[in-house]
Amino acid sequence: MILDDLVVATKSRLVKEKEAVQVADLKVQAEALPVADPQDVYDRFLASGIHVIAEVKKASPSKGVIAADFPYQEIARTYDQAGATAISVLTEPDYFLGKLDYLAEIAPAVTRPVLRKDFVIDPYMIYQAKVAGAKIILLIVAILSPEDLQAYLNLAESLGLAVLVEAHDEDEISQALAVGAKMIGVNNRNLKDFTVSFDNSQRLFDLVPDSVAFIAESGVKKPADIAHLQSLGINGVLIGEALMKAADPKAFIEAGLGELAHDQD
Ligand SMILES: O=P(O)(O)OC[C@@H](O)[C@@H](O)c1c[nH]c2ccccc12
Repeated sequence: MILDDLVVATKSRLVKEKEAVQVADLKVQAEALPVADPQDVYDRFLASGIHVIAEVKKASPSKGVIAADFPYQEIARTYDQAGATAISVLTEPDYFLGKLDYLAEIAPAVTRPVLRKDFVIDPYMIYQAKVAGAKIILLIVAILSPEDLQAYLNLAESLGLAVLVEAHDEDEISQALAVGAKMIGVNNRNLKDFTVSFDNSQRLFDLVPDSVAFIAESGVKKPADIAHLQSLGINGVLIGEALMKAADPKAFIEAGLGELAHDQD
């Protein structure tokens, strides 16, 4: 399955990167930076209403190149102005054509916390995220042992990074809760066959306590989908492709958030 391929690719990339970088220096650099309380990020998502994590993504394994023209900073600024609660930046190079440099350039140019979207399998990647200016990282339950999941979550939070823990089924939700995840994402895209269904979010939502932010990831095609997901009671949605392809991403986000205001009337 695709996740296995991604882990293999990430491992070989790390070997090369670590030859070029002094990992000990990176750690010192990361630890010298100011430490925010990650709870502040969690609280933003727990605040009433629906929250959008808008994703900067050039390509994906399921869709190939999404944005041939890729003015990443401008895209991120548009998301920022449209009222996204956080901005996700793909940094995985082989399958998503991402770069950590994109994140490093976007982070100082926006007001919202930036999420490093990658396949974190080594503490080195967490230090890198911190130094690049990320405020949130993704940890995927399916590719980590319970021990590593716990260790990486603790490490990230000790550096002041919030953690979005991605889970796919009941068992992974339990694992996420067991390590103390405060923000859980459920991917609506099945990574075995790439089919998308909101049923997964709907089914798993009930297993997550109210004090933990619940994010539905992938497959949002139109603003009305945001309203639908919101009606399930979830806290946030992570949207990539539809925003990258939208003629007017600002209007897309505003319409999604606006339908909320309308629903609440
Ligand atoms: O482009 P979409 O269907 O809106 O999906 C965004 C996001 O959820 C997706 O990119 C994603 C979800 N989990 C991931 C893990 C790694 C890489 C990417 C992802």
